[in-house]
Amino acid sequence: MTAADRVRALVDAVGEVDEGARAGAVARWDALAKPPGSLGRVEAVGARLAAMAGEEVPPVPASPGLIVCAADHGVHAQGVTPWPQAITTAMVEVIADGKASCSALARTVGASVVTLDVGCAVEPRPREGLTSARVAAGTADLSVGPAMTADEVVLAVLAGATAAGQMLDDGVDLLVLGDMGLSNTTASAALIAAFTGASAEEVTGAGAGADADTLARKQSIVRGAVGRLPSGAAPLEVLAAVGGLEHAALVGAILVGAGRRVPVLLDGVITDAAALCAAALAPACVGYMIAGHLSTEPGAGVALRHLELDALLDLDLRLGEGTGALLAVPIVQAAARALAETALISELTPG
Ligand SMILES: O=C(O)c1ccc[n+]([C@@H]2O[C@H](COP(=O)([O-])O)[C@@H](O)[C@H]2O)c1
Ligand SMILES: Cc1cc2nc[nH]c2cc1C
Repeated sequence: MTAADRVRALVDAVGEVDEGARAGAVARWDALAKPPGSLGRVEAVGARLAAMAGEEVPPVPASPGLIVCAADHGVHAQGVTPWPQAITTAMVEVIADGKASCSALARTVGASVVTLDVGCAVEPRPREGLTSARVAAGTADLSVGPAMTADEVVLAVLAGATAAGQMLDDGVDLLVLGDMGLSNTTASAALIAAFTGASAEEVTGAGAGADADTLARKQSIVRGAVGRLPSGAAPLEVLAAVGGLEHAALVGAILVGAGRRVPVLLDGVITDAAALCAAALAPACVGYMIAGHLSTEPGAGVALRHLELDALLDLDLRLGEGTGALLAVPIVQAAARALAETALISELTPG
């Protein structure tokens, strides 16, 4: 099987969620010892978990696992971020060592962490907690030509798929997505514009601290790159033209989670951009996505509206690393637990 065939198999493995199980869960929520609808959107999360699992009372996710997909971007050379590119590798090492913000949040919610280097410009030093699946030393500059070759995209998708598959084999039952990569809010904005049809202005934000001049430069780069896309470009062609290696790895992770009927928790604008690509490849995989939070990056809201996903949290986060998704883990777990463990209204013995 060629690498491209293996990606096709990942896409083909994604099945529709079970609408019957969802309807059963909705009916069960209404029969529990509480006023109907009183757990608000938590009830919708529970019903969606039922649809994903194909069971009216879905299992409570007990083993969340975070995969942080990391890579660098050639467009960094255009001055789209105030941060040096070397910070990507430095942060990858910090995440693998358990000393990043996401590490603290992962410990808070009991999530395991895998840090996946699919293409940092400078190779991180080997350490426990770091998986090396380097496809290239960063992408090419998307402002002057395609960021990746077709082969690179496929290899990065498979790298994310393999890492996520390993996590699921190890017992992870809630796949939490995160990213690390300086300049990746530019690539994310371009992906979101390409997949939703929104303008560069609507989807481009300040990222990790762009000033007004830098933001204007980012917008113009996004406009130009999206404008050069051939009309009717296939999802993987769009990804190759304007995306990043970490976006591609995230697409692979999403396809594997959805293909194995495991809930996939999205984080900020980078994972939202990858989610659009995964949805373009396999529309049914949206049924397995849960939007952990709404990033302050404007493209995040545009992407989630396109996917018709409601973010669970809105805390003004704009960090990445999976931090917003991790914070949403207890809500997902609570939704399944309340659905399973609350008494029925018919069991009440008033007076
Ligand atoms: O998750 C988000 O929505 C988010 C929003 C702004 C910035 N980030 C993080 O900041 C880095 C990209 O920012 P920038 O300005 O270099 O494109 C990258 O490492 C992301 O994880 C992440
Ligand atoms: C320090 C730093 C940490 C990050 N974590 C995710 N993106 C980041 C960007 C920067 C700059």
